[in-house]
Amino acid sequence: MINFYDQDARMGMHRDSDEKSDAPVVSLSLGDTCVFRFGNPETRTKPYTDVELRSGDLFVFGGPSRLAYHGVPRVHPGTAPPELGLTGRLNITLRVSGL
Ligand SMILES: O=C(O)CCC(=O)C(=O)O
Ligand SMILES: [Fe+2]
Repeated sequence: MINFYDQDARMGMHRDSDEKSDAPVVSLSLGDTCVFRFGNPETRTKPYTDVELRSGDLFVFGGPSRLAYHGVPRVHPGTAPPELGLTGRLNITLRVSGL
């Protein structure tokens, strides 16, 4: 799955729960830095941890955190490495469907 975020884009808190596999979710960030909110499997509210994901960062969640709520409350415009030639943020997420 590939998501593109412009400077105003957000992604609300959700769980990646469509898959029939409990393999970890692997998520690569490219371009603008974002705030990635990583919560808990029970509720879309606190407790959660806000992590800055920068271009090239790989975020992996599995095991007891596989169904944790997560989202992207904010993108920091203009923070992409210039050599990438990318305006905005690209996220590439790999999930085993189990289908
Ligand atoms: O853009 C991100 O870092 C998260 C993407 C995501 O959670 C998803 O595609 O389900
Ligand atoms: Fe997700």
